[in-house]
Amino acid sequence: MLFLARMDVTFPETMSDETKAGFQAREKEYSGDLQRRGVMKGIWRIVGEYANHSVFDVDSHDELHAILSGFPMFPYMKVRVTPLATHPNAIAEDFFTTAEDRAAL
Ligand SMILES: O=C(O)C[C@H]1C=CC(=O)O1
Repeated sequence: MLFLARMDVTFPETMSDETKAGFQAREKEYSGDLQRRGVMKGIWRIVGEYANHSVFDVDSHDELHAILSGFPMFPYMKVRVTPLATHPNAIAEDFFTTAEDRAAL
């Protein structure tokens, strides 16, 4: 099951740069692991915002919730999820990176 997630990040104004950097480093590790395993099919920065669009391939809503709530920055994120179905006019089976490409990352 494919889902599009939009994640908006808002850190408290009082949070130090060092603490933010720690969150960002842990986030990168968590996100990279999901991408290498093919659970997270891709992530894109939304231009001009501290937000992203990501695509997840999971077996259930519960799995997606566990993944999203496991992001280190989850307490500082607003997440909106859109379920994706196959479009009848789609001509490409999968425009995302292959498992081979991901394994090399
Ligand atoms: O920088 C972001 O968009 C926040 C964050 C959420 C997932 C991820 O890999 O980074």
